[in-house]
Amino acid sequence: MLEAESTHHHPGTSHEELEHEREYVAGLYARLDELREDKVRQLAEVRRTASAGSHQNRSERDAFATLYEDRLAQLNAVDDRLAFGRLDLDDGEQRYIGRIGLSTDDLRQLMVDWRAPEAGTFYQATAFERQGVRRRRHLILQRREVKAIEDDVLDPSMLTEGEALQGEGALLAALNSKRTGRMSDIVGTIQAEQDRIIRSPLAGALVVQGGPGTGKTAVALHRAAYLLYTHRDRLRSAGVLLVGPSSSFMTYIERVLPSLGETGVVMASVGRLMPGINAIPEQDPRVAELKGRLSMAEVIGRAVANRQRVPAQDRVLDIEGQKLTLSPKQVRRARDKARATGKPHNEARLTFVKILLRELTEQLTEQVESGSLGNTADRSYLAEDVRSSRDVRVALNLAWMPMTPEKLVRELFAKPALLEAAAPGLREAERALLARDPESPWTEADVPLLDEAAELLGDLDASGGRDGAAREADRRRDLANAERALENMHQSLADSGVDGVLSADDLADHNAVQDDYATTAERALLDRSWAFGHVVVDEAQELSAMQWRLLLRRCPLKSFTIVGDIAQTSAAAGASSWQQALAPHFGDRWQLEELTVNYRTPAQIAEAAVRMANAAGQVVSAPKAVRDGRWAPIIDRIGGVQPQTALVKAIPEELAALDGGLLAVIAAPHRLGELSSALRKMYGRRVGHGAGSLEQDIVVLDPRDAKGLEFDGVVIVEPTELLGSGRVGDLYVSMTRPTQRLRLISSTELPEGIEA
Ligand SMILES: Nc1ncnc2c1ncn2[C@@H]1O[C@H](COP(=O)(O)OP(=O)(O)OP(=O)(O)O)[C@@H](O)[C@H]1O
Repeated sequence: MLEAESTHHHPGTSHEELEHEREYVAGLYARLDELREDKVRQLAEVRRTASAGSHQNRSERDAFATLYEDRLAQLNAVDDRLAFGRLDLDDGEQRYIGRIGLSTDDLRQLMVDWRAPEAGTFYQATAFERQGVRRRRHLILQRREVKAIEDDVLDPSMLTEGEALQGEGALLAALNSKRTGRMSDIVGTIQAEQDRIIRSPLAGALVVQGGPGTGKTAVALHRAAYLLYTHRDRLRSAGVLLVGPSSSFMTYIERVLPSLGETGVVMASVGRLMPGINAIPEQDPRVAELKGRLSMAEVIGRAVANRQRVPAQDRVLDIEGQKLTLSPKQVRRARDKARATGKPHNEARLTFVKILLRELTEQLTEQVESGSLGNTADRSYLAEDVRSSRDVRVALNLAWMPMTPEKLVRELFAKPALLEAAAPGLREAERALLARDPESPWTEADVPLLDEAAELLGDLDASGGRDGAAREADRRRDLANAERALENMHQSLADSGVDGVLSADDLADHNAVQDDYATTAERALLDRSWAFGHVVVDEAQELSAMQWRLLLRRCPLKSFTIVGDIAQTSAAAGASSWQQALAPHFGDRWQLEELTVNYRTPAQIAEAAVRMANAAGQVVSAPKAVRDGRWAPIIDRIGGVQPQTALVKAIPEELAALDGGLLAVIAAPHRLGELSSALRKMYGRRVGHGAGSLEQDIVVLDPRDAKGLEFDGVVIVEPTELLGSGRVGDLYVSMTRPTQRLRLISSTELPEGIEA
């Protein structure tokens, strides 16, 4: 569908021009292949070098190997549609824009990285504000081949009304193409309002509000790539964290960043933000709401403090036959001193234990000395006797038990008395909701509670601090090696044509990573105390106050890009306004940007969704749809017919209309089983069920899993069931997923507004 036809709209883009671009792009690929061969050769060479020698030699070699591997992976990842634009400037320069920068051996620039400042005008120049650009040319590639070109001639005489779309043909071709179940990049057709957000400054918190299909996810991803490129020094070692709502969503977007030549972004769903925990969604919205409240931080704080207990009575301890008394007053004094250190529970425990062991040893010494009339011979053993006494150990543990976050939170919800003591502010019915079996799996709502507990408990292992110091020493050693390695570096590496200069820091990172894990990303995810340089949050309206609290801990600099749509909130603990969600964490230090154009959903369908929301009393941002679709929403009123029967009957028509596109069936969770088994009888393995089955062409899922995704066609079964109490989020989300067709199958009266 991407024939050279789109060039016909534009005079001057003749066949010769197309040929010219084909030749130029072939040259770019030749250069890419050459660089790739270089890297393969260098890698082989480095690997051949004997591993004999000092640690320094080895780590130099490993550093280069990892570096070459990364570069090679990058060169491979940008192969598809390598170039996508050309700028013709007033001074006659022609500048090609692509996924990475490329130059010849003698440093003549062949192509500019899309993130470089010199590429900015490709996205920003308009006929009103030409910014030195005479012509913007979109190169439309399929794999390696130029299929079409499309020109925007920025000549004031060609001005039309209003803000025009840039590269309309290229844009519409992208928007009309069939969905694959995986998101793709939009780097060739980023629109001006999106580009402004992608390129905004790093510092501070930026909130991007936009209705469905306005490209928020796309913008979030391209922004992450842009920031890493532009603020390389600051972000390379700290990394950028990208947070999304679910693991199926992460799968949906995972290929975008590599295709932009970027591998330094750590991606995690909200269930994976605590190392070692892979949480499932919280099923009961009431529980999610409760656990999401900011006051849960105090509950966890009290739960930890309650594990530092003063006994009600004196306790008699047996030490090798000698009886000692531990009084509540002694325990209280030791506890207060330990608390006064300000250290987390497990670390302050060392102080507590040390004080009481010393006091008990003194007591024992006095007792022994007064009893045995000055026999001091075995006094040196007394301290050891106290320390190894079982009674002493039990008494100290009862008063101040070492704790893991998992144990603390598990017991808090499994033992009603603990919860009551920690959460006096909760009503009994609320505490009953929180109660659960100690065996039950962790949920997404538990993750911030575990994180809070981890923060207050500190390292269980007393060597925790030493580990940190050892890591720091390792890093210093790696850095020193890397500096030496750079000095020895042969010229060919200085730059073999790919932009980007190495620093000792880069090398040290590669070095460190080589020692432990595969990538900086994985390393960061395994370390709860890792401070990211920037955090990008998608579907941010879903986050609870406690989830925000966790994320702020991951980025003490408070450098955030926050994208979402308040109207699509469906989480019970989610936000009803940005102000309300962000004030506790950012005060009023955040800036709001809006996206106003809907690129996904055709006008007729988008309007129906907005009318439905408005009729239900919810104000939503109603972005302007760029396309009219071929189809208005289709409505099947089925009366008494079973929904699965009606669905099976409707599917052939949908599949025919979509002609090989991706079809989603969205319904309330309790319906999914019967719907997918009915469909399987007809379509067998073409039917995927729920999250993570986006490779099939018919996918059955609930609104929660559909969030953030898109499909060519969507069938909603029993839409009224998706209208929650007061919130339209689920139905609104579902209605705005299609790129072509929407069909509603309903046995009841439809929600108001859907029909014009
Ligand atoms: N400038 C663009 N060029 C090409 N395609 C675009 C552009 N902007 C957005 N799109 C496409 O529009 C669709 C919607 O984008 P995206 O999923 O990022 O929207 P969203 O705002 O996150 O939507 P939602 O809130 O509904 O999940 C995607 O297919 C995306 O590729």
